[in-house]
Amino acid sequence: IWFGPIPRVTLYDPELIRDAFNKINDFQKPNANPLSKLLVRGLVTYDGEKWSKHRKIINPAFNIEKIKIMLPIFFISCNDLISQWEGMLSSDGSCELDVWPFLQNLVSDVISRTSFGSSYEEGKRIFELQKEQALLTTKAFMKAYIPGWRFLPTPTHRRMKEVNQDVKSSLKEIINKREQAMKAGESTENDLLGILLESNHKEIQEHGNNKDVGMTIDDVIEECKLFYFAGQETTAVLLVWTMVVLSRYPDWQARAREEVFQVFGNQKPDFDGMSRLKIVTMIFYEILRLYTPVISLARTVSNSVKIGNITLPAGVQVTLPIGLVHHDREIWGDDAKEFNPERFSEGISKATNDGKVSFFPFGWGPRICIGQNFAMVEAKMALALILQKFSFELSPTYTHAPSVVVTLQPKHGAHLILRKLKI
Ligand code: HEM
Repeated sequence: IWFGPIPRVTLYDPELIRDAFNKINDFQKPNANPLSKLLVRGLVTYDGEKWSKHRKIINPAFNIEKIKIMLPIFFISCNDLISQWEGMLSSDGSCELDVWPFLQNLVSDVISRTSFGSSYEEGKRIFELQKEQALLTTKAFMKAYIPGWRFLPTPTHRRMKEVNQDVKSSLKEIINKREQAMKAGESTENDLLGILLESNHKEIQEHGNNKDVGMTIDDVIEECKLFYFAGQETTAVLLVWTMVVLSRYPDWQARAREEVFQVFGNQKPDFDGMSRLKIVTMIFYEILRLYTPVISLARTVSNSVKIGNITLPAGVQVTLPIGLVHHDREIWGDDAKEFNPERFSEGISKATNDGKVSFFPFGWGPRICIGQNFAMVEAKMALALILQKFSFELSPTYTHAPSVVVTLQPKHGAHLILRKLKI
């Protein structure tokens, strides 16, 4: 609860939104409550200068060539999920289950393996701790605001500090080990941490070993923590809403499956085939429009700026309501609230008629999501494998209740009936 006067502006006009994304780079004032510092800092929370310095160093980790190299890792995690589901089938080849926790686990598995390579088991433990930290932070924030409360050693606050220490020291250990291996001339692994550390060293060397240029170990720790928060729930919710909606629209499920079999047959999905999945891509775009994982973004104006004809003074908080714009009838037409992937059949700019910034599930401009290609390839791998093995429909126990817990999640899970395909 905030009692102070923060001037806020919400922009709905796509032209103004584009202007704002291009001109206001500072994130919502970070760490208004110091408890949130224990949860996550890193790229997504930094203002101007620090952000651009880090973004440059992290960029190579998300280069499409690197994602290509990570494809076998995506396959291992997705294949594990398929095997688990196959193991749950009853004798008639079907099973009823809540797919939501499985998809969350899948994405967390992918992010642990791609972030930490051989230290994946330890990485997974760290990410479990971060999950707990997120719950503790939500619990702490739900309390009415009492000045000074956050400094009291309540059980929640004590546990948050413990978790923070554990996460930091475990990550430090992984990073130190990796740095020593790099110094000893061992080949760095092609995981996000290895690529990030290499890119950091290159940056420091290019500036005559000036340590002020690159990232510190603490910075690297924060970025590793961020990969989990930025990449986990977002991709899991994209997958869960896709499965729910394709259960409701069996014709689209069948079209997607047909395409997957046309491109890959019964074989393991490969990188080149991924870019030929047109129907699957249209479906993902439509899900990202209707069930936007991050429903709104915020920016803080640090220096007075002109957006369209409006002058915004320093200190104003600007809200960019992604979800509302995605559902606007004036932009998307009378069927704005309906599932119609056909609108993306000629790409994103044609779908919005005007090429304006009216579809931006990953944000827009210089701060656009660094992991968007990573997420799309991961989601395609998961959906392709699921469609090759199962058909699915809603269980009678399914209750539709999208609710925002940072991302747009299914409040009561996603209870589906899976049937093994007879091929
Ligand atoms: C469907 C999946 C995803 C969605 C919808 C999504 C959405 C977003 C959005 C809306 C932003 C904020 C952009 C802005 O402030 O303008 C963002 C930033 C970011 N995302 Fe994603 N994201 C997804 C997946 C991922 C994945 C898989 C990763 C990493 C593994 C990732 C890493 C990041 C990072 C590091 C940032 C901060 C970028 C910066 O400030 O420069 N995201 N994402």
